Amino acid sequence: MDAIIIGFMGSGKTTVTQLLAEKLNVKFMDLDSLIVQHLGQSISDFFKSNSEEEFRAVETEVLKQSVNLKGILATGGGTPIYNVDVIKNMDLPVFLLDTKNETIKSRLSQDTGRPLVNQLGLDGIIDLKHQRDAIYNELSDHIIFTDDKTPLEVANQILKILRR
Ligand SMILES: Nc1ncnc2c1ncn2[C@@H]1O[C@H](COP(=O)(O)OP(=O)(O)O)[C@@H](O)[C@H]1O
Ligand SMILES: O=C(O)C1=C[C@@H](OP(=O)(O)O)[C@@H](O)[C@H](O)C1
Ligand SMILES: [Mg+2]
Repeated sequence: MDAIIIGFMGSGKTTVTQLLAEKLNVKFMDLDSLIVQHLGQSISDFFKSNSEEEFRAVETEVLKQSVNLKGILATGGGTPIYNVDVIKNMDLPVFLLDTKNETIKSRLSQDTGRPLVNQLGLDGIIDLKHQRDAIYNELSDHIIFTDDKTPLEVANQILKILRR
């Protein structure tokens, strides 16, 4: 793999990583999509009949399987929290997409596909972000603030760093 993109839900990992992979002409990988393929069902449906703990076990399994694949990987928002050592051992540049609370809320306000947003509500997920921020920062080599940028601008900023 060439790089790994982390950050909270709504920071733009999936959107930006897809653009970045196109620009680099490498494979785009989204851990959530790999999990959906592995499970044969959506993450929302999986959460309906399974616990978050079971989801995290699948997430770790699929993450470990993806280590040797080529391309750029967008993680899920919780992936780094439960896989600190796996990500450190990947020995790849880690880009953190950081986003203000209000931007996250507005980007996710229409969302129905993220079970934790449904369970915790928009204020609840901001508390969750605060709990996670220290680990995101610990793992990241580069932090990109996304609030006032388009996905393309975020991708270009990462591209510049990768080409340095
Ligand atoms: N830089 C950005 N500016 C405006 N909207 C964005 C930006 N990045 C992502 N979005 C929008 O926010 C939502 C969540 O983006 P997504 O890529 O799914 O985030 P993540 O994978 O980090 O949860 C989508 O509707 C997406 O179009
Ligand atoms: O933050 C989280 O714990 C999660 C984030 C989601 O990915 P996105 O960050 O791409 O929304 C997905 O992995 C799952 O719903 C759990
Ligand atoms: Mg995503």
